[in-house]
This record gives sequence, structure tokens and C-alpha cells, in this order.
Amino acid sequence: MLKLLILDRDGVINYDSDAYIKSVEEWIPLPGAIEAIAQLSKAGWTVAVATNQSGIARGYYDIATLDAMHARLRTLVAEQGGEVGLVVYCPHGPDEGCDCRKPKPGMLKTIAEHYKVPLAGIWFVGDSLGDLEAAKAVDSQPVLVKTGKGDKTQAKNLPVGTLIFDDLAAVAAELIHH
Ligand SMILES: O=P(O)(O)OC[C@@H](O)[C@H]1O[C@@H](OP(=O)(O)O)[C@@H](O)[C@@H](O)[C@@H]1O
Ligand SMILES: [Mg+2]
Ligand SMILES: [Zn+2]
Repeated sequence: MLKLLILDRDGVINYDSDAYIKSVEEWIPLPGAIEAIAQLSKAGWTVAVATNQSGIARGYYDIATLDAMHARLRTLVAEQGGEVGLVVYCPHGPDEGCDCRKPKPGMLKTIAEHYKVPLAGIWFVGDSLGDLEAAKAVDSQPVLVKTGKGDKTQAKNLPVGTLIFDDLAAVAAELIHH
């Protein structure tokens, strides 16, 4: 069976900002995150991404810029000998009532359907409560990292069973070495 790991983007792979990540220049990997994805990939994991990007709906940046950020992610991981799987984003605003914006699980379902694997038990790594709730909604495993908004999120009422790690590197170490 495919070893699938799903990651949130901002605050997990790259630094987040309350001013949104609006350009490739603002898209800066967190320490160890690129290496973690490459190591997971080389260890046989398929690493997919599910990210809210309401900045598109808000007009802060366009799809071409978003694609350039994701091309950069792929390039950096490839330089470490790994690869990034499907990247799914929700470009909608909070008031559009779409099915893909977390905490709705639509993006997780899209990824699972793409790879033809069940979502039950799949680890979804995020820094926001909405990430964890999206996981819980489809019986995936909510995993919180303390990077990005994770420190603040940890103080909230987390879904039962949420696993907590310092950062993506710690998640990768757990999955690769256990
Ligand atoms: O963490 P992921 O899902 O990869 O992306 C989060 C971003 O889309 C942005 O999400 C926004 O929330 P609103 O969309 O404005 O509620 C804010 O939290 C921003 O700080 C953040 O950069
Ligand atoms: Mg995030
Ligand atoms: Zn959406």
C-alpha cells in the first residue's frame, strides 16, 4: 500500500505570515523542512500538500505566483534527491462556501482519490486548528507541529488523538525510523 503523508504548507513547510505569503521571495522554507520532505520521499513516502490560499480570493497574489512558489518547493526537494507529490490548494475566500477550504476535508479527499488510498489513519500535518479538524473529519490522523501558528494552536482545544511534534523534521524522523 502507498505510504502517503499529507502536509499543510504555510507554517509547516515554509514560514507563515499574518500578512500572507504573497510572493516567491516571501516563500521561505522552515529549517529542516526541505530535507525532511526529501528524506521521506527517498524512504518511499509520497508527500502531498493541502493548503488554504485565500490570498488568491483576496487579490494579494495570483495563481501564477502560487504556482511559482510550488515550483520552487519542487526544485529545492529535487536538489536533495526527493520529490513532492500532488499539491492541492483552496483559492477561495472564507465566505464562498466552497468544499475545499479547511477545516473542510475536500482537499484531503481529492488527494486520497488521486492516489486511490483510503484516508483512514493517513497522517495530515498542520499548524492550525482547521488542519486538525479537516483530518478528524475524514478519520485521518491529525498531527500538529509547533512551527508557524502551531505554538498558538497547541493552546486550543485539539481534536482527540492529535499527535504533536516540534516541526516537520521531527515528524519525518518518527515516520522514517519507527
Ligand atoms: O497554512 P495553509 O493552509 O498552507 O495557508 C494559510 C494561508 O493561506 C493564510 O491563511 C490565512 O487565513 P485565512 O485564509 O485568511 O482564514 C492567514 O492565517 C494567513 O496568515 C495565512 O498565511
Ligand atoms: Mg498552515
Ligand atoms: Zn475552496
